[in-house]
Amino acid sequence: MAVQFTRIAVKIGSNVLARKDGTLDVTRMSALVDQVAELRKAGVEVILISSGAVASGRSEIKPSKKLDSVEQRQLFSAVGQAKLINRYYELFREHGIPVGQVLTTKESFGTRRHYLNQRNCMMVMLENGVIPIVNENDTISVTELMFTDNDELSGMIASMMDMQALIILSNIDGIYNGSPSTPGTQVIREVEQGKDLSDYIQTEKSGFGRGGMLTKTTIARKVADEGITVIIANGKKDHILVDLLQHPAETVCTRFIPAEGGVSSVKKWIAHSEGFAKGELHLNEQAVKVLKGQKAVSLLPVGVVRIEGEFEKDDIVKIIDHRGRQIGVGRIGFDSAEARALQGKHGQKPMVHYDYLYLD
Ligand SMILES: Nc1ncnc2c1ncn2[C@@H]1O[C@H](COP(=O)(O)OP(=O)(O)O)[C@@H](O)[C@H]1O
Ligand SMILES: N[C@@H](CCC(=O)OP(=O)(O)O)C(=O)O
Repeated sequence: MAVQFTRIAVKIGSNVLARKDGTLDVTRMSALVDQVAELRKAGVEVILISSGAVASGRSEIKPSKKLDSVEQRQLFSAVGQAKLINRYYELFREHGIPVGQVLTTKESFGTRRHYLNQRNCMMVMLENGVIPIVNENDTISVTELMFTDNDELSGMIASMMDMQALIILSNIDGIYNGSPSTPGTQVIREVEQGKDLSDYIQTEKSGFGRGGMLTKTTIARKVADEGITVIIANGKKDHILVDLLQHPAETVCTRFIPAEGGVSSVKKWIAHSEGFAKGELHLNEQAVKVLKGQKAVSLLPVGVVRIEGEFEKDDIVKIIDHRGRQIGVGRIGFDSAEARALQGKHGQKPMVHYDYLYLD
């Protein structure tokens, strides 16, 4: 079988795995596992990011008293994740493929050390023929430091693991150019770089999902900007995964065209680290112009007019333009006291070296 990619991350959304009544759709799961097995035989390396813990736990437990949303998530995911991974384990075993569970939190991407640790863990799994099945550790990750949803998590994994493509499977054929339920709207087949889709996206979400199409689009754009093809497709359709790789032109989906040229591993980490930013560097207009120019340059203290927040050397900071808009993130070379002492000065070492600077 000739396939378009040989290293892919596949995100399976809650709605793909849950039936209308919230129970786990094992038939669908089994069909997807068969397809992954087929791709593996064709030499494709796969990482799965699978939702469905909360959805599959919900039908198992009837809480004895009314629970708030955090308690519900913790209880259902604790029970549901065990059930989910057990199903995957059994289904993949029929194909003789070992799988391993990776439960992560947003914090585990916060420092470079933690990031590389996770990367190594998944590398060693792949090298040994084990398919990593990743999900957020919903039981222990509560509120502020949660992933928006598993779309965000899948973007971070695809980027961290240098995948060629990220396939986001939902319960819809792709992004429609209007409300999907309105007659006459169609799936947008290709999204070029820089195309704004916000007018098309409705805030509605499907039954069991968390983030909706808006987060999918934001994540897809960011990941495609790092040189990775992102595909949004319907995981409920038979044979979809194999079709996407074998017959890309004929298979309905939304495809984000990747940027050309690779992005370094450090820059990829920084690109997804905005949530951990400890401070802000506000720039003058000239500095913004230089940074946005064709040449790769570092951010020098002379272009910084204001510094917000307290941070240590090597923390992540947001880069803010002269109009107050965030234009990127970077790893700072000084702590906040040193940085304040240097701001506006000529002839100093970079505040953010080019290698650690990610501009939107
Ligand atoms: N323009 C659009 N095109 C496609 N889907 C859209 C659009 N706007 C909103 N949506 C909604 O986004 C939903 C998919 O997102 P989500 O509920 O997060 O699914 P998942 O659980 O698979 O991550 C669709 O079922 C649809 O209701
Ligand atoms: N980690 C959760 C998934 C939450 C989530 O964001 O799901 P999805 O809407 O598929 O992106 C679970 O396994 O239930």
